[in-house]
Amino acid sequence: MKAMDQIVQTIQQTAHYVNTNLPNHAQSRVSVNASGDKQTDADVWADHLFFDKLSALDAVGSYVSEERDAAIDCGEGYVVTIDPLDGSSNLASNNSVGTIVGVYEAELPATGRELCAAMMVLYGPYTTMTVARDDREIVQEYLLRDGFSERWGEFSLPDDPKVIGLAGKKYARSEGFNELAKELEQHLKPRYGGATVADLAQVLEYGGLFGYPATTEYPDGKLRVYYEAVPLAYLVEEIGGRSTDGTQSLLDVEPDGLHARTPTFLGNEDLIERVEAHMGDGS
Ligand SMILES: O=P(O)(O)OC[C@H]1O[C@](O)(COP(=O)(O)O)[C@@H](O)[C@@H]1O
Ligand SMILES: [Mg+2]
Ligand SMILES: [Mg+2]
Repeated sequence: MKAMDQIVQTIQQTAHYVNTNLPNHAQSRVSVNASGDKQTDADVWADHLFFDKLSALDAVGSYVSEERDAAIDCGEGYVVTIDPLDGSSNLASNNSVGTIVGVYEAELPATGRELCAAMMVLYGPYTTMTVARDDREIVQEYLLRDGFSERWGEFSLPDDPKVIGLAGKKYARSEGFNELAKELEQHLKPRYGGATVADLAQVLEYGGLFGYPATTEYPDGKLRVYYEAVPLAYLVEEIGGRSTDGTQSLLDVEPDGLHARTPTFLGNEDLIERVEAHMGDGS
């Protein structure tokens, strides 16, 4: 089996197991992970599951997780970056969570231009997995159920954007950004639920903009370059959308460390251009 097929299949199978057993981890204790973020038992549980399965593959040479301080050497092969459980703070309130995976051909540090695949799993009312790969023309969505992964559809971003999901408390965001948000929210329906994967799925389905800007709490934005921002940017750009940190595509961001963060905007081209036009004048 092709190396990339091994990785995709392993993520699908492990995601099935996560989906089935997540309820056992809903009431999770909270501690702190490598990037100083809240870490739940469920985060650690999911990280161990994906590590056990992925590190056993010949295709995987390095396992790099949001939940671990350092990269784990697994021999020859691709570098796999992973957010085992995205939006884990949503578990306690029984809201959607996800898993995000990036596959790099080059050793880290690397920009998103070295990605050759990215995947996102959404554990919502049902479980889906969206896969973008260099060696495939289309971005494929799978429905994961009863241990099987059915091809469910091809992704393309709707031209006419409908929704917007912007993070951050207003007092903690720049005045300029709040002005932009006010303008954009005139015509777009608010859709923000606190898990990047779930909020981005709204944008992928209906068109629009998802953004986690720099705030006084997170001066570099909250989302991690290797585990969230860049793999999702790869996916969005593969289906005709765009990404930005405010000035450039997220795929050109040069990360300063394994747990580097970046302001993150993902969505339709015209909305990303408005973000850049606004941020470009330093507001
Ligand atoms: O609570 P906030 O500040 O709105 O942040 C929500 C963001 O934090 C995250 O939960 C961080 O991800 P993790 O749960 O993987 O740490 C994102 O999924 C989400 O977009
Ligand atoms: Mg996350
Ligand atoms: Mg996480």
